[in-house]
Amino acid sequence: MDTSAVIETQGVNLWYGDNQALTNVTISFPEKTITSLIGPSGCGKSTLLRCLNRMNDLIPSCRIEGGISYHGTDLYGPAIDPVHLRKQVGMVFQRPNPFPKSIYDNITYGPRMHGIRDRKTLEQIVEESLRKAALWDEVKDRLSASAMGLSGGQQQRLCIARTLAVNPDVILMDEPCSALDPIATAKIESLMEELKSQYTVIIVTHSMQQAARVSDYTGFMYMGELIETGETAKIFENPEKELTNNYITGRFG
Ligand SMILES: Nc1ncnc2c1ncn2[C@@H]1O[C@H](COP(=O)(O)OP(=O)(O)OP(=O)(O)O)[C@@H](O)[C@H]1O
Repeated sequence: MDTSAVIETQGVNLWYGDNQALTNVTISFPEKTITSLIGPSGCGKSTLLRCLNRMNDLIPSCRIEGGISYHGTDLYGPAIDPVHLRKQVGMVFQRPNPFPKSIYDNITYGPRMHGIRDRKTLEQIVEESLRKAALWDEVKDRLSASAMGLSGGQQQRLCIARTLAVNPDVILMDEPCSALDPIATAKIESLMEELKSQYTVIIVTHSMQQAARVSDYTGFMYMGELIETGETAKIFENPEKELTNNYITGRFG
């Protein structure tokens, strides 16, 4: 077992009905690092990501075998409550999806669900989360305005702030920049860099440039298998497998 790993998978196989989407995936995600999952469309990146906070539990046809541990505890075992797990292993999606409510309510929704009612504490959480998500200065004077009035990039940072508000230790990001322009993308990327001092970040991205820019480790997936994983510089400069080399040099994808 890798002791620095927050989450580890061991020989994970996953099916949607009869269709196998993951085959024998073994990977570990070291604490306070950024890992990117890359690979061609349909190779299973999002499926793997969703295994890590049991989002796939919500898909009835989905069946999973193999081991996944979270801080050494079986993530699919009786000791784990999936609702509590999703607070600790938060998720940010491809399209910013704020609630049609105020900026303030978007941030306080999670903490309230988990029983925090004290106004002062909630205000503190709002400011802290927005600061960590590099959004505070842009919105501090309009916390009661609708989140829907923010730009796409601001909405995505709000969604990150909403994830941070419930005090996670892992943040999963499923193509978080694919709906954003280059400036908003650059902001999210520099935010990720800051987040990794406190959180373990795992990101699915279609952009190899993004993976190379932001991540410490990269996993390359192909047709449901993890072909190769390792330090990002090694994967991009000196991969061990020919398939990885063909992908990163643009020979397919
Ligand atoms: N909810 C689902 N029900 C049935 N099959 C699914 C479901 N989600 C994904 N799949 C299938 O599982 C396989 C892997 O899909 P997945 O979305 O994980 O790939 P991906 O690498 O994230 O793709 P993309 O880069 O296009 O988002 C695909 O064959 C896909 O059709």
